[in-house]
Amino acid sequence: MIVRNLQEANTSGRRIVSPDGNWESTRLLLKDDNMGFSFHITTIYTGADFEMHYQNHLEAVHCISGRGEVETFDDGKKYSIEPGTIYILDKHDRHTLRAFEEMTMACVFNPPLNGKEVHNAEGGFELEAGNIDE
Ligand SMILES: CC(=O)NCC[C@H](N)C(=O)O
Repeated sequence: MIVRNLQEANTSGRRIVSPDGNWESTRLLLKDDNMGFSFHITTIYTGADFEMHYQNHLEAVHCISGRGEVETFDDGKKYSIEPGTIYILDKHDRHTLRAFEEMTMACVFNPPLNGKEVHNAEGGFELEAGNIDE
């Protein structure tokens, strides 16, 4: 069994701050753990409004706290996000995420992230990013 603690992970190499200023994410479970998925606690900063397109990954995102919306690019539909909402990018959906107040999200990725990923120009993650240093 593996046991980790968010506060401890926040002070190690598991906390990644996005250079675009939109989010930070603490990656509690990663590819090296051999579970077939990764699990992150992500903070989306207030006022963030940015596009993502995870061409190499599937992602599910559950809102723990805060408020915002997600808009799917192909059909322009907007979905409110509040505590308890989950959105599931089952079709590699290109989307825009907006945080009206700071949001804390639990995120699962398949395939799992290596640890150091930040978004590329399309708002996705490459598959060959580096591992964390702890
Ligand atoms: C909600 C979302 O996809 N935010 C971007 C960061 C990502 N969740 C991550 O954990 O790296």
